[in-house]
Amino acid sequence: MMASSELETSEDVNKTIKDGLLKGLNSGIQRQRSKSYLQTDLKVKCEYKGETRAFCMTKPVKYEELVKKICEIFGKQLSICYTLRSGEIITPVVSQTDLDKAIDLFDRNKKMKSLRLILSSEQFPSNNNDPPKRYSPPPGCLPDEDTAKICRPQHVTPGGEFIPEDLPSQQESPSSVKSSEYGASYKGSLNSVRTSSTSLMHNSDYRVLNSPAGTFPRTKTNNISSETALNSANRTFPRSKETGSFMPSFYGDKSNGSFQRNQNGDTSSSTCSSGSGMSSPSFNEFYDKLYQVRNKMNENSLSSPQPPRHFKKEIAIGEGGFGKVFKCYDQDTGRELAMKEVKLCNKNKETSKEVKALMMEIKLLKGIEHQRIVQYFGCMATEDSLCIFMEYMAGGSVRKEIIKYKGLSENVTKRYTKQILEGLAYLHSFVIVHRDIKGANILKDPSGNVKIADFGASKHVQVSLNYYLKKRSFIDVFSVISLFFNRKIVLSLCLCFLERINK
Ligand SMILES: Nc1ncnc2c1ncn2[C@@H]1O[C@H](COP(=O)(O)OP(=O)(O)OP(=O)(O)O)[C@@H](O)[C@H]1O
Repeated sequence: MMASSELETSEDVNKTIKDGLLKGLNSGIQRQRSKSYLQTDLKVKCEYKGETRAFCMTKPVKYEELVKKICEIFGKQLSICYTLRSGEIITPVVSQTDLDKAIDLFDRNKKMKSLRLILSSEQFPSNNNDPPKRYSPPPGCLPDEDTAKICRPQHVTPGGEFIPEDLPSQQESPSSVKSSEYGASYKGSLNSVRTSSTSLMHNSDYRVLNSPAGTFPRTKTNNISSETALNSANRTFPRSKETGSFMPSFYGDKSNGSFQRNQNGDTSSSTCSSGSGMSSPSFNEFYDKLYQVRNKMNENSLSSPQPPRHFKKEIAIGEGGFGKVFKCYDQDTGRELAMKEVKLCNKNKETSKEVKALMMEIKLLKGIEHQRIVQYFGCMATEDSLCIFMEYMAGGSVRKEIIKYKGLSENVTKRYTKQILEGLAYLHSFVIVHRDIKGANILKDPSGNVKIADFGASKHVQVSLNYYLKKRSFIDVFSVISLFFNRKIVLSLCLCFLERINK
């Protein structure tokens, strides 16, 4: 009797728990569904000059009402842009049609809880057929001020609801919203909007790394982009997916930096650590440095060695994931070079753009000159391939050496490690993260000194940041962080020499 009542009780309890769980689950599902189909209230978040306000509007939302509401809150008429939470501007909203499209995009993006609008005092063309001009400066020029866009100070002012910067637990993948359905995406075109709302931050004392909110780096990355990045990370050159990001959309011109090259070819800057230290520069300092190094690289590349005009291709000296490396002979100067030939399989318009961007990037990398870095001489595009010229390293790769001699002695390992670290420190002083340190990319000269090669995988961190801002790739974010903390590089180096131990 006793046992039976106990059983009843525990069954009841189980049933109650089960019902409760089911109820909770159902209401959760319904809440999720209700967002796109049933919800009549639309939560709107507006950002203007670093202030974020939220309010609710009843669907269907009228464009005039939205404009009026914004005017009431911010005290003046402002231009409106629909944006993702990642900060990517999707489209300007200048009419009822635009607003409907924005709301439709928002409704489809299950992860967004509110319609995010960026406001600006600048006027957009009101005609949809006349969108703002695309902003697509060539690679090689410098970032403009809107690069500070991820730093957002917050102010509490009357009117609207103060929204603290939320830590993105989930992030809207740009791919989850098909902006292309509505024609061009204006993501790069409205820099001014961002600039106006962020130039303030650029000048402010806001320090990202010191911020308790920790807005940088502040995200868990979305799976799709990190997966893509990880896959592409297996190969080092060229990365067709990422190459687009060699085209920085926020570059502008900036003043000369204070870099000085010493006799060894090293650079030093008063603003940031050279990468060999563990100090963490603030975000603003970091960007200042980027402007400086980009400028410096531009300058250096003008005086650096040129690619050969007449050359003879000789034997293949190696093969990587993207093509063969040949020894070649410069018939004008008599020097020997290495030439990496990357086959371009389908040369469509997109590929050509990427190739051009890569060529620009390599041209810029010519400006990197150091005794521990394999020198780039430039590149040349042919009908079906891209030829990259670089210093010929007669000793081959450390990987080959390890295989051939079944390991390295401790002394040699120490010397190589020291030399690689010198090279890395130099790269870091140019805010470049190599990202693919391995035996095959450490090349030897005939006297047994090593140099770091293959910058196909490396990129300027500013490009990485651009990528971070647009796609939040795991790899790139990691690269940026590693520049602050110098961990990944050291890890790669350790792994590189683990090869030695394994042999
Ligand atoms: N400048 C050079 N001088 C001499 N040999 C070189 C030079 N560059 C590359 N090699 C040789 O060619 C091989 C292939 O180089 P490559 O950069 O194409 O491929 P990888 O780095 O091994 O692979 P991946 O680029 O796919 O990561 C190297 O391992 C090295 O032996």
